[in-house]
Amino acid sequence: MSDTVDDVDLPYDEDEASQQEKIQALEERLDVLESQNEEMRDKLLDANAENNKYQQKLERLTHENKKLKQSPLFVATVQEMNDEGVIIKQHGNNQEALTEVTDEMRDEIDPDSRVAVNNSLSIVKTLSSETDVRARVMEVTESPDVSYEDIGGLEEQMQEVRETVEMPLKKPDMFKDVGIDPPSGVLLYGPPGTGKTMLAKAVANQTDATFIKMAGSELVHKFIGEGAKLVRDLFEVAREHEPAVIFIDEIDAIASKRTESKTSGDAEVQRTMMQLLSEMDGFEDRGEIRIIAATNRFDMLDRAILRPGRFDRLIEVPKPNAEGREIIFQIHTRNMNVADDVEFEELAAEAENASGADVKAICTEAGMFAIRDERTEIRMEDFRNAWEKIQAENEDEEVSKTFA
Ligand SMILES: Nc1ncnc2c1ncn2[C@@H]1O[C@H](COP(=O)(O)OP(=O)(O)OP(=O)(O)O)[C@@H](O)[C@H]1O
Repeated sequence: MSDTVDDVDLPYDEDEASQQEKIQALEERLDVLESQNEEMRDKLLDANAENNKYQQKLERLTHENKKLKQSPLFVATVQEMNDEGVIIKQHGNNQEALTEVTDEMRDEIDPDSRVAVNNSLSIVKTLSSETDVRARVMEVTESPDVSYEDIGGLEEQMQEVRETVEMPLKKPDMFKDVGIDPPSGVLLYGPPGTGKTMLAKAVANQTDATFIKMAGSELVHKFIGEGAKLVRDLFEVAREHEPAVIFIDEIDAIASKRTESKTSGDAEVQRTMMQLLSEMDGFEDRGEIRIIAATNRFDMLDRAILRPGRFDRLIEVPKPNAEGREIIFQIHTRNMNVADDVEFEELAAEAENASGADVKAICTEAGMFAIRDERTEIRMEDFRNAWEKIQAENEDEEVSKTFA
C-alpha cells in the first residue's frame, strides 16, 4: 500500500535481463497491479455503500429524535428513584407511572425535579423550575403596559398603593432613616372589575419592577397537590427578578376561613396558605420585592393573613362613583372617534352601578354598534344601547349563577 511511483522496484535485473525478459516481467507486474487495483476499487465501493447506509440511518434517527422532542410533551414531577426505575407523577391528572431512564438522564434528575415526558411517559428532558412554573401558573411581565393615567376614579387608592408599594421600592433608605418597617403586604379588596389588577400593574410599571401574577384559584383547583411548592416557586422567581411585584389574585381561594370539614381538598388549601404565610413571615429582609393580593370576597378571608407583618395594609377598591365613571369613559374613548353629541357626564350618571370593566365594555360595544350601522363615528345612542345590552348580559349571568 505504501508503494509510490518513485520507490517502485523493477521486476528484473537491469544489467542481466534481456529486452524480452524485461517486457515479460513488466507485463506480469502490470497484471498483478491491475488486479490489486480492481480489488481496491471494489473495497472502496463497498465502503462507500456502507457509509451511505450509515448516513441514512443517522438522518432517520436525528429526525426521529427531533420528532420525539417536538410532539406535545407532558409535564411531570419525579416522585421517587429506585433500582426498578423512576416514579413520576403527571401534572393535571395526577397519575403516577414507573418509567425507565438512561444513566445520563438519571444523573440529571432528583426527586422533586420537573420533567417533560412523551406519550409513552419516557422522560425526554428536565425542565428548569423557572420555565416550568412560568408556563403553568405565573404570568411574568418584565414591564406591564399600564400606567397611573390609565386608571380612573381611584385617586385615594392610587395614593395609598404608591405610598405602601412604590416608596419602599424607590426610596428604601427613607424608611430606614425614619426607623420604621415598610408595610409588608397590601390587600386590595372590592367588587370584580374595579381596577385592582391595573393598580398592581401600574405600580410595577412605575418602579420598573417585574410583575408576577398568580391566581389563587388556579393554585388550588388546577394544580392539586402542588400549591405549597408553587408558592415557594413564586417567591423564588420573584427573588430572581428583583425588583418585583408579586400579585396574588383571588387570594380568598387559598386563604379562606377554616371550615369544619376535613376533606383532603381543605387540607391541601391549608398547606398552601401555610406556605404563603411562612414565606411572608420568613421574609424579614424582603429586599426589592413587594406583595399585593386581591380579593372580591373580603368577608371570607382567614384573619390569620391580615396579622401585622402580613397583609397589614387593607385598601378598599370600590365601584366608581359618577365622577369616576366619567373619567373612566374618557380614558377608554381616548382613541375612539366620538361624535359631538356624546356627553360623558350624562352617560356616567346613567350607567349607575357600572364597574370600571363595565365602562370599558360599554365603550367597546358602542363601537360595535357604530360598525354594524356602517358608521365610523360613535354617537350617544350607541353608548346607551351598549349599556342596555351589557346590563342584560350581566343579569343573565346573575341568573345562571343563581341556578348553577
Ligand atoms: N378604575 C378603572 N379605570 C380604568 N379602567 C378600568 C378601571 N377598572 C377596571 N377597568 C377596566 O376593566 C378591566 C379589568 O380591570 P381589572 O382586571 O383591573 O379588575 P380587577 O378589579 O382586578 O377585577 P377582578 O377582581 O375581576 O380580577 C381593565 O383592564 C380596564 O380596562
